[in-house]
Amino acid sequence: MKIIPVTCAIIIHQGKVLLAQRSEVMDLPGKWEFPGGKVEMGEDPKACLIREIGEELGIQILIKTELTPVDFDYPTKKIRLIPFVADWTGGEIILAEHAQVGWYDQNQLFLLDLAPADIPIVHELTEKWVNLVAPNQR
Ligand SMILES: Nc1nc2c([nH]c(=O)n2[C@@H]2O[C@H](COP(=O)(O)OP(=O)(O)OP(=O)(O)O)[C@@H](O)[C@H]2O)c(=O)[nH]1
Repeated sequence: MKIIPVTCAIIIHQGKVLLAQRSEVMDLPGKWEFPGGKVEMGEDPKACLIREIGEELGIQILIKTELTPVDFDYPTKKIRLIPFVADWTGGEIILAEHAQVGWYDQNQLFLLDLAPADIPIVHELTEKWVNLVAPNQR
């Protein structure tokens, strides 16, 4: 089965990260994820993510760094989830697809019912929290 590349954004603001809950009209309804989406043919992954965040949340982001991609086999598809850490640089959040979003700190992330492909990313994020998120608290 072909691997579908999917980008996702770990958006940091005031020492917290944004997670989004997938709605009933999406795959994996009710699961929490980092917003993003599938990379189109020939598209640069960072350009994909900026486009998806604009479409899904209506905001602008500045991509800072990439975390480790995760390959995950769902029953009907294989994805490669490519995470980027980003700052929120403009716009107000208006949800186009998700049920809700929230800002979470380190010890709240694992209380969420995460999409399974996101679990290794949340582990890496919490390990690197002091370097990645804490400097953005001011
Ligand atoms: N965006 C995103 N998708 C994720 C994450 N984790 C995860 O397993 N996925 C899965 O990766 C796939 C990405 O699909 P998507 O629905 O976000 O992509 P898209 O906006 O391009 O959607 P479409 O073309 O199906 O309308 C889905 O199967 C989704 O369940 C995540 O953190 N963010």
